[in-house]
Formats: sequence, C-alpha cells, structure tokens
Amino acid sequence: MATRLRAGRHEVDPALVNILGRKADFSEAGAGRSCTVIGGSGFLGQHMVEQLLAKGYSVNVFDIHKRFESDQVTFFLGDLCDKEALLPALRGVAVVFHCASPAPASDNRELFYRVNFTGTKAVIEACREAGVQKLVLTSSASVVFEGTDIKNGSEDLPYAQKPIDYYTETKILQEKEVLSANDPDNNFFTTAIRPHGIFGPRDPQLVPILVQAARSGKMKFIIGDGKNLVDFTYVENVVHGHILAAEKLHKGSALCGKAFHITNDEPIPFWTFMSRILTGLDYDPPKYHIPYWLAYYLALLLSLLLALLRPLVTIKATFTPMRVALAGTFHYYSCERAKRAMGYSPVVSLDEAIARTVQSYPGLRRARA
Ligand SMILES: NC(=O)C1=CN([C@@H]2O[C@H](COP(=O)(O)OP(=O)(O)OC[C@H]3O[C@@H](n4cnc5c(N)ncnc54)[C@H](OP(=O)(O)O)[C@@H]3O)[C@@H](O)[C@H]2O)C=CC1
Ligand SMILES: CC(C)=CCC[C@@H](C)[C@H]1CC[C@H]2C3=C(CC[C@]12C)[C@@]1(C)CCC(=O)C[C@@H]1CC3
Repeated sequence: MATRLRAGRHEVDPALVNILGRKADFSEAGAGRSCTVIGGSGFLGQHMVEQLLAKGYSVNVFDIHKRFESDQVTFFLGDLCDKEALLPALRGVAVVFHCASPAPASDNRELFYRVNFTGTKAVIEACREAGVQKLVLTSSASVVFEGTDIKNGSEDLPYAQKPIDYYTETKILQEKEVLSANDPDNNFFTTAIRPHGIFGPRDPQLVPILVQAARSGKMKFIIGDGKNLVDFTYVENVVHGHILAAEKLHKGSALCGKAFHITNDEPIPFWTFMSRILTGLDYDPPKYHIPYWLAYYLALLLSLLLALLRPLVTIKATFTPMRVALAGTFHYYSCERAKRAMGYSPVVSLDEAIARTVQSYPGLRRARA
C-alpha cells in the first residue's frame, strides 16, 4: 500500500474523490493541469516538480523515498511495481510523468527488469484504471546506442540489438511498452522523452563521480583524440521538454505513441565538457592521450580478470568497456522532431548550464592548500 504523507495545498476530501472518481483541479491554469510525478524524489523528478509547481500544476509525487519537503505537493510512498499502491496517487490526475528507474550504476539485473519492465506495465495498467489521459515516459537516447559512433542520430534509428548494459536493455523494453499503450479510442495518450547525459544542480551521479575520479588521480587521460562529440543536457531543458510534451499530447497529435530526443542541441567534445566541469571546480583537466582501442581492450581485460577472480574477491571496476565507449565515441542526437512536433528549443544554453552547475557544488570544489 502507498502511504499518503502530507495533505498539500491541492488535497481534497477523499469522500469527494470517491463521488467524482477524480480529484478536482484547483489550479489557476484550469483543467488538465493536475499531474503525478513517479520518481518525483529523484534528481530529474525534483526539478520536474519545481517547474510544474511554478507553472501552476497541482502535483502528486509517487516515489519509494521522500527526499524533500513541500507543502505544495502531495506525497505517496510506494513501489511502482505495485499497482494498488500507485492507484491513490493517480486517481484524478490528467498527466503522469514516469521518471523512476533504478540507478544505471547498479548491477542488479533482476531489479532493472522488475522496475523498468514489469513495473512500467503496472504503471500503464494503473493509469488506465485511474482514468489518466496522458502518460509521459522518461526514456533515454541510449536505447539506440551500441557503443559505436552515432552522429546527429534521429529517432528513426533502430533500438540497439546489443544494448551497452542491462539498464539500457530494460529501458528499451520499457519504452516499447509505453509507446504501444497509446490508445486514442480510450482517450489514453502516451509519449516518450529520450534525454541524454542529464546534468545540473543536485545530480548525484555525473559531477560527483567525476570529482571522485579526479580526487583519486584517475582523470589524467583523454580516451582517443578528444574530438568525439556528445550531448550533455541541462536538467531544466529536459524538464521543459517533458512539460511541452504533456501539453502537446492529445488526440491526433504527432506525439502519440512516439519517442523524442531532448538535448541541449549543442553537442560538445566529451573531454571538453569533463574538463570544463573539472576546471570550474579547480581540478586539473586530463591532458595525456590514450588510444581508444588500447583503453577499450585494457578495460575488457580488467573486467575479464575481475570476473575470473569473482569467487574470491568482489571489486567493482570504475574503468569498464562501457565507460570507455561512452567516453571515447561520438553519441549525439538530433532533436529536430521535438522542435517540429512540440516547438521545443533549449531554454538554458550549455555555457550557462555549466556555470550554474559548477556553482551549485561548492562542497566539491578542490580545497587549495
Ligand atoms: N540521469 C541521466 O543522465 C539520464 C536519466 N534518464 C532517465 O531519467 C529518469 C530519471 O533519472 P534520474 O533522475 O537521474 O534518476 P534518480 O535515481 O535520481 O531518480 C529516480 C527516482 O525513482 C525512484 N525509484 C526507483 N525505483 C523505484 C520504484 N520501484 N518505485 C518507486 N520509485 C522508484 C528512485 O528511488 P531510489 O533513489 O531510492 O532508487 C529515485 O527517487 C530515469 O528514468 C532515467 O532512466 C535518461 C537519460 C539520462
Ligand atoms: C553522456 C553520458 C552518458 C554521460 C555519463 C558520464 C559518465 C559516463 C562519465 C562521468 C565520469 C566519467 C569517468 C570515466 C568514463 C566516463 C564517466 C563515467 C572514466 C572511467 C574513464 C576512464 C578513466 O580514466 C577514469 C574515468 C573516471 C570518470
């Protein structure tokens, strides 16, 4: 069962919910501006909640954890795999944003499958049962990435036949489920947003991992010639894409049952981006080059060695073939489809985004002697 944690500004009498079958919408902006953010306690989820509130939406958060306080939000705690737990959080809302997933760094295959695949099926069923009209999934551009160069890739690229990890494999299954659930006859519309390399304030992954690597002396080498372009997308642009998608998703719109890349539309060499974050926080940027294939085979050798030793020692490598591929190949995507179908364009430039991000991590700045 989900636990309702707080009666927020938009809470209504449960008796009224029962009579009307849906929660009344009290926002200034009118009908359709009530939503639930599944995964609303996470990095992207919290930014979603902030911008939705600013735009006058009434917001429910459904998450396995509660990580912030707000008297404007109604919180529901539970596991998204449990349809019965989801239902109270979805009744009466017009839009559901599904941005929950186990962290990509996890190696728990069973968890990825359970949450991203079977859990997403529970979300779809719960949406239908609760009378939700729109479901916006946070997918990932990596659903088409196989570890080799992608330059200005469009959404027409086929799903990866050999996804780079189990997280991505289950993101593919999840996206397929959501897109095929689009059902105009029953007034249920679905779409998927595919962001890439989300970064920004409060991100627990990219900047902290990078700083940890720099502090332990692992950020000395540039893999390859350092010219490989990659998309890094500021979190507020990702949120903007999600909200636009929800607003443009309706019967007969080009969004129904389709996926959309959302990026900063400013691909940047991977190592330039890393160096700008590092120097912004007073760390030295990497300066020695190591050939891509040498790095790749070294990482492969290391992972084979660790697999052989696994019965005796369990060490989690940071230098993995998957990370080498992410750091040494081109992978940037066209967001033309989102521009055309929903009028998307980034609201924060990459320069501004990097500056805001660096400024937001005073605790990770290098201590000067
Ligand atoms: N960050 C990135 O660069 C990219 C992210 N994405 C996608 O964006 C989405 C959001 O990512 P991000 O904000 O970084 O991730 P976070 O891990 O920060 O947020 C996900 C949230 O979902 C929660 N959650 C996990 N499992 C469940 C469950 N079974 N039931 C309810 N809640 C659950 C998490 O809780 P807990 O922390 O306890 O697990 C967390 O609060 C994900 O779908 C991810 O795949 C796509 C492309 C790039
Ligand atoms: C676009 C996208 C998916 C971004 C994710 C960023 C991460 C892949 C990087 C953040 C820190 C990076 C890192 C390495 C590879 C890429 C990251 C994990 C190394 C493992 C590369 C090899 C090394 O010498 C150590 C690096 C540590 C940090």
